[in-house]
Amino acid sequence: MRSPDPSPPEAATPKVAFEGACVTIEDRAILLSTTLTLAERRVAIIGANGSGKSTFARLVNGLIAPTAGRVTVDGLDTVADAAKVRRTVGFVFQNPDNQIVFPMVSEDVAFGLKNVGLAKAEIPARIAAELGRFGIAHLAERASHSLSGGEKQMVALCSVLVMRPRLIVFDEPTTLLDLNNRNRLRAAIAALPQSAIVVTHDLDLIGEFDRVLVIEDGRVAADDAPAAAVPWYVGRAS
Ligand SMILES: Nc1ncnc2c1ncn2[C@@H]1O[C@H](COP(=O)(O)OP(=O)(O)OP(=O)(O)O)[C@@H](O)[C@H]1O
Repeated sequence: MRSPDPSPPEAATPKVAFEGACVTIEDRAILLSTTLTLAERRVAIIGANGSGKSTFARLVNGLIAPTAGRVTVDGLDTVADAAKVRRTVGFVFQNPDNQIVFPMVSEDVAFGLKNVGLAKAEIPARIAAELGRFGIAHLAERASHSLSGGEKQMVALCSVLVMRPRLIVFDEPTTLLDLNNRNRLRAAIAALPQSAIVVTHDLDLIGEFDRVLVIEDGRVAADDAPAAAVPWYVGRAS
């Protein structure tokens, strides 16, 4: 059986292209026509509640489809080539309860691996390595429902990382976490060899990022380095 391709630390950042992508729901424009290319290792999406950040993020791996225009990842259409795109782009939800579906942690982390045809014998080692990397190997045989919020968030992240996507989209990953777990997750994101697009209200998380998009009323209102985009956003909000 063929193993999924490993993602070496230097794996190239996939190129995400929005080509006139819009999302309109019930006659309301949620995301206005957006054309841009993302190819940086760390991209942040910030903006007010309801501005359209999650909608933007969900377009990247085809969780939602544009109602006009298209989004591609390395040239693959997120709708027509959805399965291939999801091999390249993992998605970590804000609330891990939306992501963790199996009663046992190890089953949850194993799920995707079984689907991509990793040899059964290789799965436990892959899971142990991934959980070990985040210091949570001891949770492998725990019931998922018994985990704390922070533990669940780390397990949800491991379930995505174990698939070795080249790009990970995080939707407000630190919102539900206490200070300790927030710091752990910040460190985990900073250390990831993969590329990341992070939707967040946590402006401290993104100071070292390569690029920040500020979404305002369904459009990209600013697109710059953190040193310029963050003060611009803070100025708009105050
Ligand atoms: N399926 C849907 N049906 C109707 N309205 C929707 C749907 N999905 C999103 N919206 C609306 O689109 C707008 C943008 O939502 P989105 O979740 O993208 O915002 P956000 O910037 O991520 O917000 P937050 O910071 O509060 O999470 C909101 O007003 C939301 O209510």
